[in-house]
Amino acid sequence: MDAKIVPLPMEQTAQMRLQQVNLAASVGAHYLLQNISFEVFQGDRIVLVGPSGAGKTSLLRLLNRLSEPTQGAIYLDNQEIRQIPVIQLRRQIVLVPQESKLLGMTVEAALTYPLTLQELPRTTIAQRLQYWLEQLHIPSEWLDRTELQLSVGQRQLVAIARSLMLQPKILLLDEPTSALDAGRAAHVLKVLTDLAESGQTTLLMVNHQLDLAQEFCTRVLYLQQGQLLKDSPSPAIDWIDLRNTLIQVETETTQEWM
Ligand SMILES: Nc1ncnc2c1ncn2[C@@H]1O[C@H](COP(=O)(O)OP(=O)(O)OP(=O)(O)O)[C@@H](O)[C@H]1O
Repeated sequence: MDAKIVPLPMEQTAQMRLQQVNLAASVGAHYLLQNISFEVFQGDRIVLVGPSGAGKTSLLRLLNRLSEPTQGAIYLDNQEIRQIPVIQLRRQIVLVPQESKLLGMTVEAALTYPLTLQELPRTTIAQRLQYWLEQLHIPSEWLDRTELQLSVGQRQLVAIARSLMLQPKILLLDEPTSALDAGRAAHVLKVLTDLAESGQTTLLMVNHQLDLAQEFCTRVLYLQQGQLLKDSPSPAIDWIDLRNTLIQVETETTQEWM
């Protein structure tokens, strides 16, 4: 009988790659990020954790070129991101910042405007709007409101919806559930997980809520004082140890700040 041929596992190529990235502070002679190297693969659900001031937001901002590395390089699909026109890059890599602004628009305008700029057909825009309102349980009564008529948590949900309307290849989320109640936060993370599992979007999220992070992620990056100290698959993480480390480092940092 012929021996069964077992195919070798396909080596997955990285969707995004950071190579020895440094970021100098705009004030002072120190570095906010030092020698950061890691790869991101399609469908990853990465949680970026670390004490306040560790450089998590600074790192996310590098990935869609809101700032530029001082040294090192970042690649998207093997192309250095500096070679990709910024508008094109930011359609593929979308950042939901800690505090999103609707820029004086109504919720409906804020959600649809980026797609209007892309000149997508009106029916496509309307379908996507309907889809994400339903997925995120956003009531249609919010559509006519401006940000002044929304709570912080409601604004956060609209910002997430706006990013999803763009169907990004990679979604960067900076503490996206910090102002949401526990039920809504869990629901949003479930929606995001389903999206990543379907292979449509890769997720990189900063989240201080470790219980939610643990449920959500496939991988953990731990940053401290601008250095990447850990890059591990989620099952390899000792979450109790991670929680204790964070508490200890945050206590020490708070004492340094005082
Ligand atoms: N442009 C800048 N120039 C100088 N220092 C900066 C600049 N931007 C941020 N910082 C400092 O860089 C460090 C990292 O900030 P960053 O916002 O990236 O941290 P973080 O890990 O996201 O913190 P948090 O969890 O509190 O949001 C902080 O000490 C911050 O004060």
